[in-house]
Amino acid sequence: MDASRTSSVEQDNEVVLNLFRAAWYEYFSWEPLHCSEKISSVRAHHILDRDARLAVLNALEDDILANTEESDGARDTDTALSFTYYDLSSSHEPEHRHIRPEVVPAADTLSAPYPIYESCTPINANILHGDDPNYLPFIPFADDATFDYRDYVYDHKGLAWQEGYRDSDVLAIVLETARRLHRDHGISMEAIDRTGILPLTLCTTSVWGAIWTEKMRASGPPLPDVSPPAADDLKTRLQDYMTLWCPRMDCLQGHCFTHATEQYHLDFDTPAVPGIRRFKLLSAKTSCGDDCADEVKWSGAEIDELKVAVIASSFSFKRKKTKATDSKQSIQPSDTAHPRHLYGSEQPPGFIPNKPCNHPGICVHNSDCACADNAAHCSRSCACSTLCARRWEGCKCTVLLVKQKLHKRGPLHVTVNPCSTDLCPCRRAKRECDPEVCAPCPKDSNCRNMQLQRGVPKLVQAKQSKHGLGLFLAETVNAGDLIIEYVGELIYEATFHSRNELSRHLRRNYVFGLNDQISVDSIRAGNPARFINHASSRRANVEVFILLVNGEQRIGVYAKKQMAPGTELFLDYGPEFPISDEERR
Ligand SMILES: C[S@@+](CC[C@H](N)C(=O)[O-])C[C@H]1O[C@@H](n2cnc3c(N)ncnc32)[C@H](O)[C@@H]1O
Repeated sequence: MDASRTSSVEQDNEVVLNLFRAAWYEYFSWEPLHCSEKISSVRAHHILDRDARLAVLNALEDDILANTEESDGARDTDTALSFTYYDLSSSHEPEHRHIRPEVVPAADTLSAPYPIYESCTPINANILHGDDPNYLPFIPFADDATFDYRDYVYDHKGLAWQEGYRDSDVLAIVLETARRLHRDHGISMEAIDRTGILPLTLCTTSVWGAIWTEKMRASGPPLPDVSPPAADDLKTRLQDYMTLWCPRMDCLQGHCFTHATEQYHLDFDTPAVPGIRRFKLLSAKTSCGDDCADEVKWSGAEIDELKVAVIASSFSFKRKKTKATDSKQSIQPSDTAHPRHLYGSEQPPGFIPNKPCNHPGICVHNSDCACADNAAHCSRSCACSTLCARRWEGCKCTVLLVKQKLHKRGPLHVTVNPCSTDLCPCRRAKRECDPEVCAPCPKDSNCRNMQLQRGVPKLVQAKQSKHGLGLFLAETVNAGDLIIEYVGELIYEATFHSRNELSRHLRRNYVFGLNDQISVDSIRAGNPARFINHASSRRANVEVFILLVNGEQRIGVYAKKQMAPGTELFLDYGPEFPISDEERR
């Protein structure tokens, strides 16, 4: 290295170090003040202890009873619950408001009053969380002396702020330093990384870079993008895009956490076998002439268009005509029979889906195929084609069923969608129909076994009920309608145990077992399905089914009968849930 280059590297190092130091001190002199201001801005007007809150609820109930008897409807607002309302979007003085809860149950029916604050991140699909024990982002109920946090902390390997990668303070400082280095000194992100001075890597190489992490959080001012691969480097650019988008055809989110480990790696070296792999570029030696994709110099804008085209085409949810079975790729007799014979047409109890298979060649036992190893069917997310013999064959429910119902004016004939009955092989196998391989349902009849994929839930409302909050219908539903999907964090066994400590403390449990290894927990992240309360099977008006949807298990909550808006939903949690004698009767 020549002397001028050495001195420029040294200069860069010094600038990076100085700016990092400055950002660090600036951040920590700003943070305590900022935090105390934020906390005091959300301070409750009156903070009541449990007994005081129950007394208020009792008083309110008396007040509401008295007021509902008033004929002119005039209400005395003095006794109503009051709070200070802060509108963060305006600079107006905080206003003092009175509210009157719609329904306040008697105090002794509140099994576990909510703490002063509680949060749950809204999500609309399961997110893979895995295990808590690696790190603890914060100590829960830190200001609640009745929570024995020691046991809970010891379930974890460490605290998040002891790991730079997880510490959001360090992340903010590093990114701010990078921003200033780029803006004021024109130093590129790659050059900053090369100094090795910042505690986090900015660009994604073998580990996720800080810029990627920041983009996922979608907060803060935009950072200069890491320069993309050269416009004519098609292979690297394609691989780059593949890492940004979830490869699961019914997920496809940018920066998807749940399927992050399933990144599609383009295989540029193995010669292509038509019809088996989705992406296959020929190597330069076997290039097929001027029209070959490998030879075309694509601009950045063209590649952007390609990305949109790929995503748009994979959203087409038209059900295709079923393929004749003899067109399936042939599997040699020694590779075992059709997978159906391995476990019949139904998933065995406790079945755990595997990651989509992704290997060269057709799916056979000795091709290191995850589906073959798991005696599972291949799905749309696997790298093999729809013609793979291991693929679920789909159903051919093409004829409407006519059922006879008894009616007081005589027998009534009603038509029934075949996929809503156990005559449908997909339904019997506890899988949703797959639009790629199942035959289309009869004309003018919506498939009833694709409700989770369609993802159109019913209108619901969470409000006060006998057992804390409950979930109520806000529109009419018919028997068999999907009301909502139960979603949350997908957690493993160890985390299931550590989360139990939180549930015990709250006296509320939000965990739903998915299979022998994974549970769905909506204590921290979920949707309104988390508010469905328990009732005995006789009184329960909804039921849940765990269905395999494109290789993933999902929990659907379905109506057991027709119900009107305003009905509270009840699910039978199962024999292990402790209930009162009154409810047992
Ligand atoms: C999934 S949460 C249901 C929503 C909960 N009520 C809330 O306010 O968030 C399950 C918890 O609700 C309470 N719960 C639900 N049904 C109940 C019942 N029939 N009797 C007593 N508690 C019930 C229990 O604390 C249970 O662990």
